[in-house]
Amino acid sequence: MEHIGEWGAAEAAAHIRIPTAQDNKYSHGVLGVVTGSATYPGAAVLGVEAAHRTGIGMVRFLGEKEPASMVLSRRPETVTVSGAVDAWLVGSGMEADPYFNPELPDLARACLGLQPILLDAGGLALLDQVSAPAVITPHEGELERLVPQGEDSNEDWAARAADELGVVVVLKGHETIIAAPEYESGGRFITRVTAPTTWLATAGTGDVLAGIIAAIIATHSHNRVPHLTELAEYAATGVYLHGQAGLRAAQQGPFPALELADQVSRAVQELIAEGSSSQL
Ligand SMILES: NC(=O)C1=CN([C@@H]2O[C@H](COP(=O)(O)OP(=O)(O)OC[C@H]3O[C@@H](n4cnc5c(N)ncnc54)[C@H](O)[C@@H]3O)[C@@H](O)[C@H]2O)[C@@H](O)CC1
Ligand SMILES: Nc1ncnc2c1ncn2[C@@H]1O[C@H](COP(=O)(O)OP(=O)(O)O)[C@@H](O)[C@H]1O
Repeated sequence: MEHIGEWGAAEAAAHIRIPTAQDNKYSHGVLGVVTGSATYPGAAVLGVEAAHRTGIGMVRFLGEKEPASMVLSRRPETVTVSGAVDAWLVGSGMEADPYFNPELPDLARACLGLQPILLDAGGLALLDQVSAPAVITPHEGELERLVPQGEDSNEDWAARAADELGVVVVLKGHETIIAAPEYESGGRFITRVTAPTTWLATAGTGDVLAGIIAAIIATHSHNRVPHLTELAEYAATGVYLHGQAGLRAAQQGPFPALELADQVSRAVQELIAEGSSSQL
């Protein structure tokens, strides 16, 4: 197992794609989002807000009507028409069961593509339908349902789950483990991010994380499909940014998740500034 320790600012800064003079809203990455439900419309708002603030060419929201109208009232920049997509975010605040989710055709379309996909919350139930490279973002309760922990440490558990499921596993917690499946040469990408503030332990911060990671993936996926180790690097970068946004939000005391999403722009900006000063 390749232990590369903590994923920090230097590693994260190297994985932020800044738009160039030649870029446009398509080439800088289009993220397709199928999240939220009548039960949890807020999860869609949180993920979309975080994606916009991570830096992305376009967010297409293709989920149910109720979350769509809430997303549009918060973020009119969001496009709600089907079209080209470079990566998908599916499942935050959703029921994957077709009985509860009449929008499943959209979900199925999302899963059948070649584009990389992030599955969160209800989206985890769609894992066996996905053939594209995938990232999953379970908390301990969700991973236990997919792959029981047994006697493993969290690190070994995440690594074993990545191998069994064939996807990048982001096992969330105070210390978040990011593991890719072992590759043919016997190596493995595995890293961790320790949260810089425990005020992140609130409802909705996982929905924000999913939006950040999926946006980073989309910016690197225009006209190319990243391999699983690359997806793990983008996921670790997203977890790092999430922690940094939390640290900034916590300067004013405890914060609700939407304020965490608000701080993502600042965290990205400061990471870019740090990255360029370390190259001088
Ligand atoms: N404002 C919103 O719309 C929000 C929507 N949310 C959505 O609510 C749905 C249910 O989310 P839940 O996380 O409650 O999922 P679940 O109801 O699937 O899991 C919660 C269960 O797992 C157990 N568990 C074990 N370890 C845990 C851990 N480390 N963290 C959390 N629970 C753990 C809990 O005791 C509980 O029984 C998801 O679709 C999620 O996206 C939440 O993100 C909260 C905010
Ligand atoms: N004690 C903690 N300290 C720091 N971060 C935490 C702690 N507990 C949970 N988190 C983070 O908060 C987020 C919670 O995500 P999740 O459990 O999916 O909640 P939700 O579904 O309500 O958004 C994850 O990013 C996780 O890493």
